[in-house]
Amino acid sequence: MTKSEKQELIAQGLLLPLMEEFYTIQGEGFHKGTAAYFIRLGGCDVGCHWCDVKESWVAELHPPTMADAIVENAAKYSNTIVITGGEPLMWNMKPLTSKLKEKGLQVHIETSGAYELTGTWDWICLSPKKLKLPTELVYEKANELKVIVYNKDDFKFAEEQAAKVNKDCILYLQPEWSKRDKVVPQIVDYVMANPKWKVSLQTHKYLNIP
Ligand SMILES: C[S@@+](CC[C@H](N)C(=O)[O-])C[C@H]1O[C@@H](n2cnc3c(N)ncnc32)[C@H](O)[C@@H]1O
Ligand SMILES: Nc1nc2[nH]cc(C(=O)O)c2c(=O)[nH]1
Ligand code: SF4
Ligand SMILES: [Mg+2]
Repeated sequence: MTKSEKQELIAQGLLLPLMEEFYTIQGEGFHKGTAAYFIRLGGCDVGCHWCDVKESWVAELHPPTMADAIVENAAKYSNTIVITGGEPLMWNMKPLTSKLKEKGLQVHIETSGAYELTGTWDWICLSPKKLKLPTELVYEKANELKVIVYNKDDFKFAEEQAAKVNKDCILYLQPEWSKRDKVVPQIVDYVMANPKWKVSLQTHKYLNIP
């Protein structure tokens, strides 16, 4: 394959930088506790200083993989597939998600929403970031809003983001992992005072699973 042929397939979403894939339990948010096969795509330029997968950021470090091959493999493991990254919406998600839907699978995304929403999704987890705000469409389509709390300013950001999502969107506050001892008590008080919010924890980290 020539370099330009490769670039064309990437632009079409037929070739994707695949960092890792693993069968585990969804640890976070609404579907926590549910077995799911995770597909982690490389590439992200949002730059969260506390990101727990910085190794994903440089897309070129991850092997370009055909969407067809990703789907054939994933279908062997689970009925629920979570597409994450990196930032999966840096890529055209239409072919990957259409092929997963053709297999009858439930297709979920973990996204910052910072790039155009492409693809067909059964569940959209929007985790907005101040550094690169979500696009309008993803606020309309999000099924859950999951705001990471690193410090007290994040409660204000969470309310600003909650004002932008659709009325059915479920609202979560999730402690940033390294600050969890400090922010968990703040989140607990906040959720009791503002019960439209729920707590989300990274339960996989407590379970010592991927
Ligand atoms: C690694 S990101 C990949 C998907 C997408 N880039 C995003 O940020 O939503 C997956 C999820 O982990 C969250 N996350 C990343 N680092 C975290 C940390 N240190 N503590 C808590 N949550 C974190 C993100 O906010 C997001 O909800
Ligand atoms: N078990 C497990 N659950 C998760 N939920 C969201 C994750 C992510 O990194 O996108 C994640 C992850 O990395 N592992
Ligand atoms: S947007 Fe997601 S992958 Fe990108 S730096 Fe932030 S947490 Fe990490
Ligand atoms: Mg993770």
